[in-house]
Amino acid sequence: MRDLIVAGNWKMNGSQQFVGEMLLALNKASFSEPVNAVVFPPSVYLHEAIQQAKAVKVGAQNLFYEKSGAFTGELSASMISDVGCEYVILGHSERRAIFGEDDLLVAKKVVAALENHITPILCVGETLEDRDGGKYADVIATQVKVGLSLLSTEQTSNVVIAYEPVWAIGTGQTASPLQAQEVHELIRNLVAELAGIEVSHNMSILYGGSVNAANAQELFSQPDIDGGLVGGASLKVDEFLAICSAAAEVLKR
Ligand SMILES: O=C[C@H](O)COP(=O)(O)O
Repeated sequence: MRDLIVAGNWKMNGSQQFVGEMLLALNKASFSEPVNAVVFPPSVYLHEAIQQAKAVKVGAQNLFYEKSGAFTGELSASMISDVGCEYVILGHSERRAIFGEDDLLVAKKVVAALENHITPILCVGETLEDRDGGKYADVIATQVKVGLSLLSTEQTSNVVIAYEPVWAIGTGQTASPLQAQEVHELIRNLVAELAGIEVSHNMSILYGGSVNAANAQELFSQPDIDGGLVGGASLKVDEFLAICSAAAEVLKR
């Protein structure tokens, strides 16, 4: 059975006080195995979040693929591994749209993460224009193919993919469970073509885009949706915990 992952991407939000309060509250909660709850604080708070986290794992929101050197403002994979990160979000649509990251750059980052034993969450997803123009399947296929293109089959087996339609991020307009399932199935079939059925069958594919406590269970009940990459709702502890419980409920059935 594939692990269900509930990943809370805090984006550029929070403070030392917020990190302390969130981790305190999360430490008091109980999470059903094998639901993996992971939080992604801004990088300046990674160390203290990792020191405080007991019940959840901690990941980074980005990395740069070079090992070290003159790359002002960047963090290497070995640095985020050194402080204890187990996951990293790569190719998020905000990185692609605001910071100009392309598929090949993202692919290099995926390699760097895996070489440092960090699980990359490779984000893919179409814009509203792509969807309305009927191009979404092609856009997503290219993002997946190039994003995984530098990996061996064994490396691919350690990747998590997150499908995040750009039009659903932070808008309150979630993809319907059927829309999401259609794309998740497409991604799983694509991974089967690239790396074989077994890798595809075992890969966790998360949905992201306005996930909340009210819609999580229906989304996670879809056969190819293995959890969520949650933005806004992960900043509210009760909401995040309710989403984790929704994942656990799906597992129980
Ligand atoms: O990384 C998370 C996604 O961008 C989703 O954000 P959202 O839940 O606020 O729509």
